[in-house]
Amino acid sequence: MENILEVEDLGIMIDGEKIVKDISFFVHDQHITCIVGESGSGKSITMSAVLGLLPKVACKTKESKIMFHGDSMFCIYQDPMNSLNSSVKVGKQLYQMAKGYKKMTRTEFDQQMGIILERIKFEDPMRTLNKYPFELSGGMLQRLMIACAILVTPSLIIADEPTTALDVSIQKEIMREFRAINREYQTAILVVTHDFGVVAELADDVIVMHDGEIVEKGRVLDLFDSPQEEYTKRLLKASFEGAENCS
Ligand SMILES: Nc1ncnc2c1ncn2[C@@H]1O[C@H](COP(=O)(O)OP(=O)(O)OP(=O)(O)O)[C@@H](O)[C@H]1O
Repeated sequence: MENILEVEDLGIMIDGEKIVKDISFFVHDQHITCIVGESGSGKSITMSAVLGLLPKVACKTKESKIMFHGDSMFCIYQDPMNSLNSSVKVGKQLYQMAKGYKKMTRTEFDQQMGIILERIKFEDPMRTLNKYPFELSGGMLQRLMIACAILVTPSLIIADEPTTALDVSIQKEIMREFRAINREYQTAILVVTHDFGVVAELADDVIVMHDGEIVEKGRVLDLFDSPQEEYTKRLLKASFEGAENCS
């Protein structure tokens, strides 16, 4: 099994403080890997480093190594509304995005997106592409981003809390679509989440982060069956006890 992404001794400094503490992990090609941890554990800033988009206040240590072995990465953010321009129609923005990956005319884009959107059950794809972001729900925008990911078929999709802002039924739909992309195109997907429910639904492999460090990593079934670290045991217990109490 090849690794599509290898991160070695990644250290991230903010204001003289090491926020991410020399972590190493890899993402298997064709697998869905989840990075899970509580708020502030350093998941998002780790992803920013992988994407080469660290905020100005942060810098990597010189020992940090990030090796990407694919052709392209496509990022899906938690809140697509904030990553899109509210005064430009979504079709135009997604076309600009897709053009960065694949040479195509707007007509070709519309045709291909039309097919994908129909497949993922959009009733009127062209009408949707003709709308402004604020005219669509968070779930619709997230599914449009997923459709765009299907269109550009990157080697790696990075999704930072892709379902957090959404209703439970839409969350399930989004997770189904991620799984379908992974199965159909063997695209590797790296998902950042605080939610062990998402990990249970999606992940082949899991990396648990706490306070800028990796506490535990491995195959998801092994980790759920026999977590080795107290921190992981606690998180798992809290997540699934909470879920049982809700049902
Ligand atoms: N732009 C920034 N400026 C200052 N500190 C930051 C910045 N981004 C992240 N941090 C700090 O880095 C640490 C890790 O943040 P990060 O957003 O990566 O955590 P997280 O695990 O993704 O949590 P969350 O789910 O709440 O986003 C936090 O202590 C945070 O305050």
